Amino acid sequence: MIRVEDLSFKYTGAKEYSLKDISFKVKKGEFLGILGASGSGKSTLCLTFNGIIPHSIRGDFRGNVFVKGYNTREASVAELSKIVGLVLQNPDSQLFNMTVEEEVAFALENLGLDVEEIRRRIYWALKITGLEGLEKEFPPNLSGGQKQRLAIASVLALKPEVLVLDEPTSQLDPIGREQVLSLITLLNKEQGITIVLVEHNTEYLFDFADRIIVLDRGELVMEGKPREIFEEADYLRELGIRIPISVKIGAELKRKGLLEKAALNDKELIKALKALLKS
Ligand SMILES: Nc1ncnc2c1ncn2[C@@H]1O[C@H](COP(=O)(O)OP(=O)(O)OP(=O)(O)O)[C@@H](O)[C@H]1O
Repeated sequence: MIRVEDLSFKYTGAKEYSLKDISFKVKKGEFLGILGASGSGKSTLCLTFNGIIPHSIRGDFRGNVFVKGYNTREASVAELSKIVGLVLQNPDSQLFNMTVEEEVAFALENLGLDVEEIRRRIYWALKITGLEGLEKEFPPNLSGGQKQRLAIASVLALKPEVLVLDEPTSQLDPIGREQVLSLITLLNKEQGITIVLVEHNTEYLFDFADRIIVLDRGELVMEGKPREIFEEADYLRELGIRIPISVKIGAELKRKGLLEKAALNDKELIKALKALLKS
C-alpha cells in the first residue's frame, strides 16, 4: 500500500536532513506504529504520505514514496488524499465549520458526489466514530475526544484506504484518549483500513500494532514486530522512547537473573511474577 524508498528530506533553509535514507513498506490492512523521540522526524515522515511534502512544504526531497503504486512526486495532494487520510495532533486545527454535519460534508463537496451519496457517507462516518446525534452541534462545544473523532470522521468520509494519524491522542484526557484509540483499533480490525500511527502510548502499540518502526534523528533504526522492538528495552530508553512500566520491571528482573526472559506487557509480567513467587 505504501512503499518508501531511500527517502531523504531537508526543509528549505534547514541545515540537517530531517529524514535520512529511509526505506520500508506498509502492507494493505496492516497497522504500523511509528516511535521516536521528539524531533526524530515522525511528523515529517507522515507529511510525505499524502504528498504535502514535497508539494506544499518544499525542500530537498530525495528517493521516492509510492502510495498504491502512485509516485507522490507525480500525483497531486488532492488525488493522494482520496487514498490517504491524514489526522493531526490538534483537532482544533482541522475543524472550521459551524456544525458537526457540515464539517464532514465539507470534504465531500469537492468530490462531485450526488446529494444522496454525501448524506450516506456523513451518516456512516458519524455512526462509526460514535458521533451520531451530534449532527447539529457546534464543533468547539465538543469534548477533546469528540473533536478528534470528528476530525477522523471528516477524513473517513472520503473513504481512504489508509489512515495516517500523527499523535492523535497527545492533547486528550484519558477518556478521550481511550475513545480515539478504540476507534483506531475498530477501523483497522473491522473495516480493514491500513493504519499508520505515531503514538507515545507504547502499551497500546504493543497490543495492537502489527509492526513498529523506530526513528532516531531522521534515521530508521529499528523495524519489527512489537515483541522484537520491546525486547530492546535498553536501546529504546537510550533513544528517549517511553517504554511500558511492565517492560521496565521485566527487563530489570531479567537483568537481576530473576526472570529467564523479559516480560513485555502487564499480562506476561503478572504470569512471570506468579511463577517466581511459587518457585
Ligand atoms: N517546517 C520546518 N522547517 C525546518 N525544520 C523543520 C520543520 N519542521 C520540522 N523541522 C525539523 O525536522 C526535524 C524533525 O521534526 P519532526 O517534527 O518531523 O519530528 P517529530 O519526531 O515529529 O517530533 P515531535 O515528536 O516533537 O512532533 C526536527 O529537527 C525539526 O526541528
